[in-house]
Amino acid sequence: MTPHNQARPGDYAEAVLLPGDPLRARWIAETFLEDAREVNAVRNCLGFTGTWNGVPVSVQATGMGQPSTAIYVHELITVYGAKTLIRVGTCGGLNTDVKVRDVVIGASASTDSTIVKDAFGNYNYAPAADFGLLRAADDAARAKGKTVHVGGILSSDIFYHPSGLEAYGALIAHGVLGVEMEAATLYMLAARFKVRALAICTMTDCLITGDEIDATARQTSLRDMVEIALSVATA
Ligand SMILES: O=P(O)(O)O[C@H]1O[C@H](CO)[C@@H](O)[C@H]1O
Ligand SMILES: O=c1cc[nH]c(=O)[nH]1
Repeated sequence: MTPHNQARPGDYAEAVLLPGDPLRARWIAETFLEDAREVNAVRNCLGFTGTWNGVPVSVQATGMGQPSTAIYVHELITVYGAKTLIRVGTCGGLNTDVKVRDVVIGASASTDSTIVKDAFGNYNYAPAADFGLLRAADDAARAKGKTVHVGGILSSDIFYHPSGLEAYGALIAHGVLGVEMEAATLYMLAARFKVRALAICTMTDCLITGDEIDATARQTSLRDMVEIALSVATA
């Protein structure tokens, strides 16, 4: 047990999917997992463990942002023995080639977060995905016929940036595909503790065109991403 998690050692599988939203964690458990049981409800940051195609897998909400994510990821690895952590999130689009409902896989995650910056002194650390998971997720997405984009994403601490789209100008110019709020810290912690991590996101709102998925279509649009993540996590 930890201050944020009531689960006992052994309650989580080695493979854990990480949505930001606790209700998405419940939806994933109820929709995709067999014999799913709730293992954490502290702060309503829900966690579940079950099986997918006979292989144990867990899903744990991270909440929004890197400070919250850092707590759950640190504890999942150091207390509960997680070895493969796959974020299943939403992101805003920063590239007009990326359409709403497309899957974006973060090969790397730039960030404004002091959690990452402060850990490396003078260096600009480059948080990166596990290559094996990245390649497997790209293969799985293409096999499903899903439009997938692999490249750099931004993990920002700011959702409502006072400068709007202008804030991302240099990143857009350097090919960053989308913005979310968790992957960079996930990648850094995975590297620190020598486990595997990947962030798969569904683009829900394009910051350039204003296109977006409406609230009701949001959940069903996430099915492909979750199936890709489950197939990679349990391989
Ligand atoms: O849909 P999730 O996984 O929460 O991810 C995105 O949505 C939240 C912001 O609305 C942030 O957590 C961001 O990363
Ligand atoms: O962090 C996020 C997630 C979805 N859409 C955004 O614009 N930002």
